[in-house]
Amino acid sequence: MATNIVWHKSSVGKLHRQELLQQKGCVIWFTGLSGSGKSTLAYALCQALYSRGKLTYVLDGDNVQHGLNRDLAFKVEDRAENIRRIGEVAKLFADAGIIYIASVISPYRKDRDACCALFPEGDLIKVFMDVPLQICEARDPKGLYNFARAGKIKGFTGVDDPYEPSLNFEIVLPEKGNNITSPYEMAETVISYLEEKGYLRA
Ligand SMILES: Nc1ncnc2c1ncn2[C@@H]1O[C@H](COP(=O)(O)OS(=O)(=O)O)[C@@H](OP(=O)(O)O)[C@H]1O
Ligand SMILES: Nc1ncnc2c1ncn2[C@@H]1O[C@H](COP(=O)(O)OP(=O)(O)O)[C@@H](O)[C@H]1O
Repeated sequence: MATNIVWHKSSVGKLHRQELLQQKGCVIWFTGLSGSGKSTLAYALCQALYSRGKLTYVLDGDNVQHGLNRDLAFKVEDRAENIRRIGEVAKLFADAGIIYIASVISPYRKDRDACCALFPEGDLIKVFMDVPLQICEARDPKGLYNFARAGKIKGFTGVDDPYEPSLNFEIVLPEKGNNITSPYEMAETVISYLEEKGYLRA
């Protein structure tokens, strides 16, 4: 643990940056099984917000495993550290005034809750991709469920490692009661939420 550390304050703060960008820094956190459509929706949202002149940054679980988190695997404690680091990075981006879009399985409730606790109330918006395991498994674009069922990957989420849903997701997609399942339309649902909560203006 580092000691004798003093926070250095800047004369240009989050409010100044938000004024410049005409938006509020926040985090959209897509969580759900592998194959549930997190990445597809994350990039559809990024594109839709870009078209509206809003600055976002997508951080995909798969991508951070190539750099920042390449020392981590999928043991319980590694996933906890993966999520903790992504949460801390999210905090920096949100402080920069950016709409940060995380796309990570983040299967354990405790780890997601710990990330939420890093932010002022409401600034981390958890979006649960509520897609049944059978559908994710049928999609299996990377063949990972196949490997997991064959015992070639141990501790695969949904197969032999749990996904723990929460009761307090801000958004659940696809929404019950309508037929909106395309990534582009679901991105609009998220944008409506951001508009309603005031994140798309300074
Ligand atoms: N054991 C195991 N369980 C789940 N997923 C696995 C595993 N091994 C590799 N993969 C691939 O890694 C991607 C998940 O990375 P995440 O950072 O989202 O995982 S986690 O939040 O730390 O659980 C995940 O990507 P997505 O399919 O995009 O979700 C998988 O491709
Ligand atoms: N809304 C959707 N409807 C149907 N198929 C989808 C949808 N979103 C993604 N897919 C498909 O499902 C597979 C997994 O999507 P992906 O975004 O990689 O999921 P995740 O990031 O959760 O692993 C891909 O083949 C993708 O084309």
